[in-house]
Amino acid sequence: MSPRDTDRLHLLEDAVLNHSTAFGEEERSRLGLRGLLPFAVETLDQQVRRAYAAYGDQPTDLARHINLRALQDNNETLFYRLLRDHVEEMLPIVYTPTVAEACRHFSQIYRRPRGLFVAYPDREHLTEILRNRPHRDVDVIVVTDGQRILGIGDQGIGGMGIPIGKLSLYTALGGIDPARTLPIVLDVGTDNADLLDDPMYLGWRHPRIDDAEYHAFIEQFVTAVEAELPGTLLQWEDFATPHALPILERYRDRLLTFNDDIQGTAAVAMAALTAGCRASGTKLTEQRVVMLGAGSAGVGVCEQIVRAMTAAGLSEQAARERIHVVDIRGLLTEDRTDLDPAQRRLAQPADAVPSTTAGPAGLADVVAAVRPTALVGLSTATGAFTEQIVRTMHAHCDRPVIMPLSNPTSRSEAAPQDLLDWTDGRALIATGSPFPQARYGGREVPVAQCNNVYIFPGIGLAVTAVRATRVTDAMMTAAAEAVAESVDTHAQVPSLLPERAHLADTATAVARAVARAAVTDGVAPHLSDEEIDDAVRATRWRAEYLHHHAQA
Ligand SMILES: O=C([O-])CC(=O)C(=O)O
Ligand SMILES: [Mg+2]
Repeated sequence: MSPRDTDRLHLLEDAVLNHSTAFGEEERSRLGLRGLLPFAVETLDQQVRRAYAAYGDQPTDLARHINLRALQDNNETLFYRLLRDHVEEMLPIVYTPTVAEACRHFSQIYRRPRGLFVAYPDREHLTEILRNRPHRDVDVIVVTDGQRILGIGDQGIGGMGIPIGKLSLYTALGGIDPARTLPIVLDVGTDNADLLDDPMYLGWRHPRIDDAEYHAFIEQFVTAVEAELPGTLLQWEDFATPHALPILERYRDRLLTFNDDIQGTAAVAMAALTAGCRASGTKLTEQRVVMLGAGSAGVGVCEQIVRAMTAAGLSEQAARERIHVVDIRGLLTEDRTDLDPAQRRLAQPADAVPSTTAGPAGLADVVAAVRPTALVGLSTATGAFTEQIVRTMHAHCDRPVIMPLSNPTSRSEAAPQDLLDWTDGRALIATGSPFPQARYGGREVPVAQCNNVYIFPGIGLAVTAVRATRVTDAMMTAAAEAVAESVDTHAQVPSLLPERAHLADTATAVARAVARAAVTDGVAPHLSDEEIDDAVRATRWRAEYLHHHAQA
């Protein structure tokens, strides 16, 4: 083919450039596309209707996911317009929970390349791989190593579904130009026996590397990103806890980076708790919080609450006294020898709560003694918030905030309907996973779904708009406050998070607040509030066809 042929076919093959049936007569003639498309010329709206009908014909959620992914790989403008017009319906298909199925079946449903596969055996070629990226300029990278995908564990390179899905939301909700996003999977092997035995598995068929080898590879990767894509936001997603925390600590002061599962989840839980305080007319500094679960997410939420309480005037010690963490063995106490340093910071004195059993005090003991106003679960312990525990809590607190945040639905610490029934409809509830509509006293009660999707699109928009160089704690706290402020707590039956239909507006509110915090923290150039709002507005990419100027 001549270079000219490559160019013109490129327009139909490149999902960023392709307008497919919306190429008009003049364009078809000028760009050499006449006869390559059916005769009819459609508007974007007509294309959306056609695509929506095809989507509606799919028999299962996974088939709907595959259908949308194919559209994304063919015509990104159309994909994002369709997503914008049907955001509530399609979010669970593009992203959680259906994306879990897509990760599980990644090798079977693999169609076209997207993003970068960075395999350990290719470690001598990291720079070359990064230079092979499909688009030169990148605002946001989402990277996973596939080890702890959602609640479904090690998926090897199937984890690539997550960076692709999250970046789709960076664009759909946060307005990041899709041509400036880059999903990456670090293929460091897999310990998933089913994948290792599956002849169709497309990743490196090898047990996971770990320890020094693993961390050296991460360092090599980060160094290559710094050299090739300086200033790009690097978001870590779905790493196993023993890797996630050290990676975040090592790199957070060195480049523009954050961990969504630790910091994003913490910020959205903080937002829901803040909205809960407003709804119950109490102060954050008066709350007594019990957390079930001491993994990276649970620890991250507690540290976020400590920061918010100290920002509201408590001493750090007073804040820590208000937060009790319980794990599978019981209350985290200073005399326990099985705690890592992050968990140790959240431990209470050995005699803080009397135990009614042989071991450390359990959740029921802690709830009875502490009389919490907020109960949060990140434990994957199905049903751990029992009727007795919830009734004990409600006996001392008229409007308890109860957040069973474990994913997926089958791992939730309690079902919203039960929580309402056990608290005379008074519980203020946020869950991690979707649940059927809850009712009390003949009314539908909104149940917030506490997902980091309320946070990360706005973070990406903020740091891109004002060219921030770090993601600081104050920026995450600002994100949480902005989300809480977007909640209508004066509604007759208050929800703890904004409506999902308004996620794009929430992302804008988050972006403005986060960008202001970045300027205040000195990690972005000085801009006035008005300049920040202008930058956020101007950065937002829109799903519209731009005129092609290329000559045939
Ligand atoms: O993706 C989601 O829905 C929330 C999340 O980050 C996770 O569970 O790892
Ligand atoms: Mg995640």
